[in-house]
Amino acid sequence: MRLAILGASGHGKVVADAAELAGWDQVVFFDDAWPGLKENGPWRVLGDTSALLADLASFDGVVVAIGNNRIRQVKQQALLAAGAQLCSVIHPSAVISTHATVGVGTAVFANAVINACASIGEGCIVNTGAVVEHDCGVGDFSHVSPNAVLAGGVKLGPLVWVGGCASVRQLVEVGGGATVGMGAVVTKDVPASVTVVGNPARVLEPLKD
Ligand SMILES: CC(=O)SCCNC(=O)CCNC(=O)[C@H](O)C(C)(C)COP(=O)(O)OP(=O)(O)OC[C@H]1O[C@@H](n2cnc3c(N)ncnc32)[C@H](O)[C@@H]1OP(=O)(O)O
Repeated sequence: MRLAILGASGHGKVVADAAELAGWDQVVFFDDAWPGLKENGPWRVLGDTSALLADLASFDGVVVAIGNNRIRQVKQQALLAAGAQLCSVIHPSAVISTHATVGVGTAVFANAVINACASIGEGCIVNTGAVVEHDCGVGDFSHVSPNAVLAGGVKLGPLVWVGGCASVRQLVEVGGGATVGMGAVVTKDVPASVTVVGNPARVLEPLKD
């Protein structure tokens, strides 16, 4: 079983590692930094995005491993339009309720927990040790960073980034494209496209000229 990963980054290494542990026996990368970049740790980089698009038929699965939510979305949608066999990568130690759903192209890393009736969208990252509690909804192309906790019934819009070790109170809604800073404690709904930090989390105002 051959897996192609688009995005030869540090995040890509963790996707590759999880994929091997999950049973993929051949894992290779593609990245637009090729031919300058030919290796990503122990894994080979075979070409750029166009090389992958030209060779889709020789892979049993393809996944995008790019941390930036918007770029991951653009690349995944381009691969889908080209007929790629998109797949998810789930680390064997992740605990996912049989009553939860995980969308295509999503990566779930070691010790993550996704509890009953949670719904994870397409192209998401549920990073190492993250907890997505019961009845949560995680929008497409969102990222729940290491050790972040979404309490029961939290809803994230699309393209949300929840930083490492952040916590979100039960039933809170985070608007699309918002960022929750590392360590934030989110107690109220967060509007779309803003960044919040701190405990309790407040909007980080953009710098004025
Ligand atoms: C495996 C992995 O590595 S997964 C990735 C995990 N990484 C993360 O979770 C990082 C999440 N990102 C953050 O927390 C970032 O700091 C952000 C997005 C909140 C802000 O980034 P930027 O917009 O670049 O803001 P910047 O770094 O300029 O900081 C602006 C101000 O906010 C403060 N600030 C930044 N982040 C935080 C935070 N998480 N909590 C509290 N204050 C913060 C800064 O100290 C600074 O304050 P000052 O103006 O008084 O000096």
